[in-house]
Amino acid sequence: MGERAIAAEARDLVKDFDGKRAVDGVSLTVPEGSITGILGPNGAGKTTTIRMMLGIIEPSSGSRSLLGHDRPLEVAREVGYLPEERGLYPAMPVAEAIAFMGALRGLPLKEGRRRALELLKSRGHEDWAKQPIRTLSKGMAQTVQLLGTIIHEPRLIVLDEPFAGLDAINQEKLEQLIRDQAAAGVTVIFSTHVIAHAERLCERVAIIAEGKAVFEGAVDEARGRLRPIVHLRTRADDGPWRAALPASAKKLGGEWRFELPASGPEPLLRALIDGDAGIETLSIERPGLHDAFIAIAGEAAAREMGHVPSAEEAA
Ligand SMILES: Nc1ncnc2c1ncn2[C@@H]1O[C@H](COP(=O)(O)OP(=O)(O)OP(=O)(O)O)[C@@H](O)[C@H]1O
Repeated sequence: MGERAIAAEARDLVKDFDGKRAVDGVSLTVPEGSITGILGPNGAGKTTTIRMMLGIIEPSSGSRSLLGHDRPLEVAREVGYLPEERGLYPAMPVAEAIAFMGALRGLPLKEGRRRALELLKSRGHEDWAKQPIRTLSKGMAQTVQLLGTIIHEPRLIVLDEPFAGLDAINQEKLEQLIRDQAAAGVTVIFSTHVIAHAERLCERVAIIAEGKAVFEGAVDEARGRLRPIVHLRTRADDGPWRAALPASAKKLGGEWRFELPASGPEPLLRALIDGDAGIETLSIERPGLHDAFIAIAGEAAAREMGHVPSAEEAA
């Protein structure tokens, strides 16, 4: 990772609850200004890992550092945290609730109120400012809580399942907020069981399954663990070119699908052309994080994350 400063680091974090191991040796490196995802199915240990990193609970063993401190609570004012359980005072007006969350992290209330109005205005929500929390929809309340998470302009924000409960439009807005924060130099860590969010946003991911980090590193590296996939349609059904396809090639709905052989695309193309396969369509695709996740974390974890194999995959 060269010269890049590290904003957060976990080393071999372990947490036992009443003799049951919830987190079993998770390590994580979060470069400053990066967006890092913690991926895993429900109950994998994401929340427990986050709580240990923030210093909300103590690890059974292992260590962590946050913004250069071994005692994370010392830097609490520079951290924004959106917990999984979201709670706001129902009677509080929106702008007041946002300012209040900032005050908990050391921001003077007056400045918090000013910033809250500004933040709401910049998002076209100035009409929310005086509304009591109880009159908001769930998605609106979550947006308010998010604004409260960044109101004190933290250097690091940690969001536990921030996309859960948001509709597609608000999920997109949240993705943009996360990108804007990172572009401004803020480090972002978020947990999710939806791979697509991590794929679109993250530079690095930790994949957690049953308390263990089965992968930790760059998204590109996770994807790079799998070979590209070839999709091919030919006019000829058979011919000498078939020998160039790997034994594992499958024909699904008239289309061949197989991993690109280690020899690369050129010998394959030559065999198809010389063998008069009659190429109708041909694409070579890099696997997505989703496929990498299945390969790394296994089918069981993928199923728990709500992935239902398509008929083609199941074939
Ligand atoms: N305070 C606690 N006491 C006992 N067990 C706990 C406690 N907190 C978490 N666990 C257990 O630890 C395991 C990991 O839970 P954790 O909440 O960290 O998972 P998660 O990946 O965040 O999943 P989810 O998204 O469902 O919250 C679960 O089996 C959970 O029941």
